[in-house]
Amino acid sequence: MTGFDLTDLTASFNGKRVIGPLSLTVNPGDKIALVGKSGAGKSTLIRLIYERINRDSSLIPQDLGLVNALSVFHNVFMGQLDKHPTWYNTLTLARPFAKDKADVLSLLQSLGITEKLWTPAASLSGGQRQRVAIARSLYRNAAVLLADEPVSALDGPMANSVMMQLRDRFTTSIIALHDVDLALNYCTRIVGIQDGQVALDQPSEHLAAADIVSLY
Ligand SMILES: Nc1ncnc2c1ncn2[C@@H]1O[C@H](COP(=O)(O)OP(=O)(O)OP(=O)(O)O)[C@@H](O)[C@H]1O
Repeated sequence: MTGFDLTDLTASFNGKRVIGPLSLTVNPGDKIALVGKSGAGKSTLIRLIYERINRDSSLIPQDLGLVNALSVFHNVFMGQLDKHPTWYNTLTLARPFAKDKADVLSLLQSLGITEKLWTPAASLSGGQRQRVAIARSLYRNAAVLLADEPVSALDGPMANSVMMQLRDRFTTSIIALHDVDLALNYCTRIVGIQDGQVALDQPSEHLAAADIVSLY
């Protein structure tokens, strides 16, 4: 499933509607950037979409969802927990298999953190933690990526490198992004969220940064 129809998505907190009703058709191959000011509803929308498509996607939530007590290897390995039997996962906790180590290491290499393979997530910097969550999503290898500000803690060159990897590795993606230039450079479609509704939905090639500013 790389394309899907999202219909009548709604979310409320304390009786106040913050999303929708909102409908969005996601076509196979779409690389969607969700943009909009802080509080517009982007994270809530990513969560609603994840609830709809769940297992078929790789998720990078804003809080990253790492297990602090576990090593980088094990946090990345979690991307495929549901693809192995329980005995395999239990053994891996104590003594990882060589093939899995090699696969995780090669992902960490592309993200510049190979030396952290056995470091507990609790001891990582913010940017390193973000790269572990990115590696976990790549390791999961789903066709669809859902990501909430996945490069917010990375420097410019690393942010660009990661955006390129995400673009190339996932068939379809929906990424909440504050950085309008990254959105225009690495996504094919810009969906602007304002007060929980779609206020803009255009191919990136038809837009310039100035066209998106009105959402803020
Ligand atoms: N757990 C919650 N309880 C109450 N209100 C919430 C909760 N989560 C989000 N909200 C409210 O829902 C609205 C949308 O929040 P959301 O986090 O989706 O926005 P966002 O566009 O992702 O913002 P940001 O860019 O700052 O991450 C905001 O008004 C926020 O205050």
